[in-house]
Formats: sequence, structure tokens, C-alpha cells
Amino acid sequence: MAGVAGRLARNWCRSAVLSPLQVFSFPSLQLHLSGTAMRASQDDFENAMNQVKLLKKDPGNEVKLKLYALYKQATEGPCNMPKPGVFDFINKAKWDAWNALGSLPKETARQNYVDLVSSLSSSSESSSQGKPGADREQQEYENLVVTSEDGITKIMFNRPTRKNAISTQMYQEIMLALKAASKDDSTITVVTGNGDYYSSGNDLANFTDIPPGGVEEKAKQSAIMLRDFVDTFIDFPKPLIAVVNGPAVGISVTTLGLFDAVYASDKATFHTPFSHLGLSPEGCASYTFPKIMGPAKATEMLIFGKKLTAREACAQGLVTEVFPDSTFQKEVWTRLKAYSKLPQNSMRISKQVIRKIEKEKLHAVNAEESSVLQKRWLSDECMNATMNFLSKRSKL
Ligand SMILES: CCCCC/C=C/CC(=O)SCCNC(=O)CCNC(=O)[C@H](O)C(C)(C)COP(=O)(O)OP(=O)(O)OC[C@H]1O[C@@H](n2cnc3c(N)ncnc32)[C@H](O)[C@@H]1OP(=O)(O)O
Repeated sequence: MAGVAGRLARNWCRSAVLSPLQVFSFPSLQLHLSGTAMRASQDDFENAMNQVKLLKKDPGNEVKLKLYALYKQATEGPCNMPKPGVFDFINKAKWDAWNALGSLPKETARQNYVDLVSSLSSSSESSSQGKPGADREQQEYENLVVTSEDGITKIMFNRPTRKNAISTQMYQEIMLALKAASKDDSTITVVTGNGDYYSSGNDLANFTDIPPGGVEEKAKQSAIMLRDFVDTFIDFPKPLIAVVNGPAVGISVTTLGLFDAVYASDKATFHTPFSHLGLSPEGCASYTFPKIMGPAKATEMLIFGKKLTAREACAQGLVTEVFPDSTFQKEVWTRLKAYSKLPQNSMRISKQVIRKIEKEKLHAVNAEESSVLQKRWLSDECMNATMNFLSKRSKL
């Protein structure tokens, strides 16, 4: 057995010294890969099975167990094997991984398998060019720094000289980064800001770039982009954490209602000056804020533009916990690293269960808010406020 296992393992990673778990889990994966194929999406699934065999780098036991579990779930459905004895470590690890998928539908398992293999293939390509063990930068973005380490993908807004205001290109980059993070092998995803601000919200210069179709066309395009942007947060499948390092304004505040946890420095503030700008709420805040803090407090923020301190935002349930700025980064990252070691599937499934009931509603709210804003952007109130800011006559 050890000889066969060794041979199979060498195909994967020629020079690796394998632990008992690697020796046993990898051949069993190979065995299952040649098993019964699915009818629907057979091509994608089979391609993924072939891709697994071509990976240049051993993905590690945790990922191999995940692949094993998804394969079993996709082909056989929920775990149907008797639980192995406590000393049968290897089979128990495999059983645990499969059993953790609960009643995940076969189609979802198949899709997750394909997605996981695809993220492994791309990360194995990029990591073969990167520095081993380093805080790996995944892709070049102009306005973000995205890194993955210790099971955490960190998406950092990176326009500190503009207080991390979100330009049109940056909206697109955030969507891309979130979509990539939803498929990578990290356990949790963190959004934070570089510099003294978390983000000053929408870049007010976005409205100066008028396409040939005129301002109506600009408003239409912006509403579509806004809706897609917020949908990406609504649909994000793993724990999404905001590390609010400084003041947050506008859309960077409203979207916090779609995060799973919000940790804030005591230097952070939370400001949604929509009426001052002739605007109305977005990011599903018209629904999430009254739910989180009650309608009266939500009114103060969303209609009267009251700026909250981090402690006030925490008291009202928008922020999970506030830390002194001097120890903020250290304390938060220590905690996040511990959370990232919790079982990945369990966290995903728990998030699904918690959020499922609200999803449809959130998408409807997002569509409505985007369509109301499309009209607001064309109003005199909004155009004057934007012009005043851009001509440096006003600030918040
Ligand atoms: C398009 C589709 C989606 C639309 C979704 C809609 C979302 C709604 C919102 O997000 S509403 C919120 C919009 N944000 C604002 O109104 C903030 C405007 N900014 C300010 O009031 C101030 O800059 C500040 C209070 C955030 C910070 O003030 P401070 O004095 O500390 O710093 P500066 O003003 O000197 O800022 C440095 C430079 O950065 C520019 N800048 C900052 N924020 C924005 C922004 N949101 N949009 C554009 N530019 C911004 C600022 O102008 C300075 O530039 P300069 O150095 O050239 O002067």
C-alpha cells in the first residue's frame, strides 16, 4: 500500500516527504477521480478532475480533503458511510470533511469542486512565479492591494491621497477582487483601507466623466454599476469582515450592513451625508440600517446625515467591536488569524443559513435604491452639491 501511495504521491509532488495523511488521502482522491461521472456539467467536472492531476504543486491535506469531500458529495450525495473509529485518523478526516458538507446539493458540490480546482490551477501558476511564504499579492490592481495569507484574503483600498474615494475603475476592481476572493482557497475575506481613511465613499469626480449619450446615459450606467457592485456584497459566500481603520463616508458605510463583522479603530467615524449631497441611501442601507439600529437612529444617519463615532456605531449595532487605534491592527489581525483556522465549510454554510432568508429582499432593495438614485443624480440638488465640492466651495 505504501509503495502504491508513494508512487501516486510522487506524481503530485516529486520530491515531497509525505505525512501519513498525505500518503493516504491523495491516492484515495485519485481513486475517486476515476469513479462514476456526473451527467449534468459532465465536461466541466471531468475537465476539473483532469486538471487536478496536472497541478504542479501539492495543494496540502486540507485542500485535498476538501476536493475529496466535494467529489463524494457531487457523485454520491450526503455522507452515507459509517463514522470510522476515533483512531482511524485518515478515514476519520475524510469522513469529517464529507460529512461537514451536510445536505449540500450535488450540483452545488460539483460547481464548488470545479471552482476550487480552477482557483488551485490559477494560484499554482501565480505562486510558481511568486516568493514562497510571502504575503502573496494576487493580481495587479490600480486602486487596491489584494493579498492572501494565513487563510485570509485582504482587499485594501489604495488611493490614500484621495482618502480612498471610490472611482469608477475602483468599483470595477473591488467587484473583481471580491469575485476572485469568493473562489480562492481563503477562509475569510477582509476589506480595509490604506492610510488615514477607510474610504471617503463615492469619488465625486465620477460624475464629471459624461459619455456621448449625455448625463441621462451617465446616470443610467452608474445605476447599473451601483447595482452590480452592491449585488457582489449581497452574494459574497464566505465570512466578509470590514477592518475600518479610519473615517468612512457614504457607500463605504452603507455596505457595512452587508458585512458579517465590522471591527473599527476608535479613530473611525461613520457618515452618510446623503441629504447634504441631494442623494438618497444605497448599499441596501434603507433596509439594513433600520433593521440593525431601529428606524429612529437610521433616520438620523440616512436622512439627517448625523456622523457617528466608532463607539456610537458599535452601540447601535453597525460595528461589532471598537479597538484603541494604538493596538487596532495587532488585536484585529490576531483575532482574524484565529477565526481563519475554523472549518471553512462550516463557516460558509452557517453564513448561507444566516443570510439566505434575506437575499431576495436585499436584491430587491438594491434594485429599488439604484433606480431612485438614477433620478437623484439628475436633480439640481445633487448636481449643485457635486459642483460645490469639485469647485472646492464645500466639504462635508
Ligand atoms: C457612481 C456609482 C455609484 C455611486 C454610489 C453613491 C455613493 C454615495 C456616496 O458615497 S456619498 C459620499 C461622497 N463622499 C463625499 O462627499 C466626501 C467628499 N470629501 C470630503 O468632504 C473631504 O475630502 C473629506 C471630509 C473626506 C476629507 O477632508 P480632508 O480635509 O481631510 O481631506 P481633503 O478634502 O483635502 O482630501 C484629500 C484629497 O482627496 C479628495 N477627495 C476626498 N474625498 C473625495 C471624494 N469622495 N471624491 C472626490 N475627491 C475626494 C479631495 O478633494 C482632496 O483632493 P485635492 O488634494 O485635489 O484637493
